[in-house]
Amino acid sequence: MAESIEWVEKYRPQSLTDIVGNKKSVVDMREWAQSWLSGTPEKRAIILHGPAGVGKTSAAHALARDLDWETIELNASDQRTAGVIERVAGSASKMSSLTGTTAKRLIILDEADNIHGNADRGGARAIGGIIKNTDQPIVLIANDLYGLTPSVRSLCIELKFNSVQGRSMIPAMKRICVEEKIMCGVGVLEKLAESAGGDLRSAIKDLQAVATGRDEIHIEDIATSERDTKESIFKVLGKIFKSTDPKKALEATYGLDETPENLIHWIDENLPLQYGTEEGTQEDLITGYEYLAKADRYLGRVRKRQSYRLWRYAGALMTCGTVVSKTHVGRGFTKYQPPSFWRKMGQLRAKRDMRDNIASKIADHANKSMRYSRTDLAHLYGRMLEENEYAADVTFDLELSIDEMVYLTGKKKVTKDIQRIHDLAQAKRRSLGRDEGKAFFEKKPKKQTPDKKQMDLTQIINSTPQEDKVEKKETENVPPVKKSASKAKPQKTLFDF
Ligand SMILES: Nc1ncnc2c1ncn2[C@@H]1O[C@H](COP(=O)(O)OP(=O)(O)OP(=O)(O)O)[C@@H](O)[C@H]1O
Repeated sequence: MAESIEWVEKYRPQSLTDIVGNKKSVVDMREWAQSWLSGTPEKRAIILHGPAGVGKTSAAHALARDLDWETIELNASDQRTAGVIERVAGSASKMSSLTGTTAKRLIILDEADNIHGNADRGGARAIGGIIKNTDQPIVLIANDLYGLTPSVRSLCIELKFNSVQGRSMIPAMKRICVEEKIMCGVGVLEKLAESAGGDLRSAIKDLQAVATGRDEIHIEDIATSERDTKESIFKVLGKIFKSTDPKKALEATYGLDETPENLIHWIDENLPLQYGTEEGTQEDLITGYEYLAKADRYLGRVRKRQSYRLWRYAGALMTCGTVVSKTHVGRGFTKYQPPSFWRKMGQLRAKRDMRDNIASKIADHANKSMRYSRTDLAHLYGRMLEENEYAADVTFDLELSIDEMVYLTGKKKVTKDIQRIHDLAQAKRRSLGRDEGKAFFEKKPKKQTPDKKQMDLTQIINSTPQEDKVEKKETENVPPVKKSASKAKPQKTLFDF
């Protein structure tokens, strides 16, 4: 019978030999680690990148375990400002290991592509500095390779972890079933592997979910449990909106895999769809929202005091409150919607990520701070993309994707001009025999005399309004560049939202 400990943790690979799939990257990891045993390798860090749940974090820890290395991990939940990264990883990268001078200490930076959020505080920049000087091996883990700054990438060996193939997942799941004494019917593991879409963590989680409370699993169990999870929230909403019994509605939420924080968004989104469509139900709608407001106050207290016991009051207010606020029960069919709030948050997050990505590229290109690049330089680069003379070079130098070009120019969609410029940059990349990821790093070193076009670009950048004092300090060591006579007027930047 299944127990409550998470199988993904219980069966986390202990050695690199336990990692399923991605053999080439695993071999390369091992070789890189070996090179540390005979001195300091040219590339002191590796980036393990690829989709979620394919074994990147496990591989990093397994490598350390295989070699008897200590690990120091900084993950996304830690405050990863430049100061913290330097303090934790920086000092670790210099200190001799606690267990003796020869053993290494593996520094693992999880979700390294998410350090952009902290980029203004120099997180990404600090990593570059640490990698250059470290005498301890560093592993960066990222879902999106391009979420790392080009300068950091140029210092690392990039190792891709691909989705795990279904047929490779099956033996791993079989081993778990044997350990857990679960009998599996024909096609069960194949079906779980297939629906996991290459994410072995999901497959194992699904296996545990379906095996909970069973000694045997059959293919019908999977079909039912799939339907259960998909239907549950809609079923519960039906009970809340259609039933007149508050107790039943509340009980229905107990089996739901949603927190009250999420449930309130579902009710909020669908309350007007349900009560607003019926004649004379406006009062119901108002009373319903009054209950939701009360529930929300409790959720606020939970957040503030971290007192999760209050969830039960919030849950009761939002479900029972919605039930008792209706004066008559609607009969018709209502198509419930997922909360639009989530969609908007997702869009906003994507927009912010893109903004930070672009700002990071500009910061590297212009050798300026992230903040200055975002607030003052971005619109200039956007304008350069509209100047035939510079557009293709800027696109090439910054490795801009077509979406980033659309964003930077403030256009709503890909125009013919954007497409043409993007194609020109690609052609230049091909003619120089560079793949996309390498173009930027192979630029001329900064001290060389810039060519005419580079001079022009730098002049335009330096003709922007003065940076504030902090920014100036950061760029004190940058060689002075002649100011252009025509000063660009300050204007609202594309990034001001
Ligand atoms: N290739 C694999 N070999 C063996 N087990 C794996 C593999 N991939 C995932 N798993 C299982 O899934 C769990 C999660 O894997 P892991 O945290 O290493 O994934 P990840 O690629 O780092 O994901 P994320 O990007 O979300 O952090 C592991 O504890 C293990 O049980």
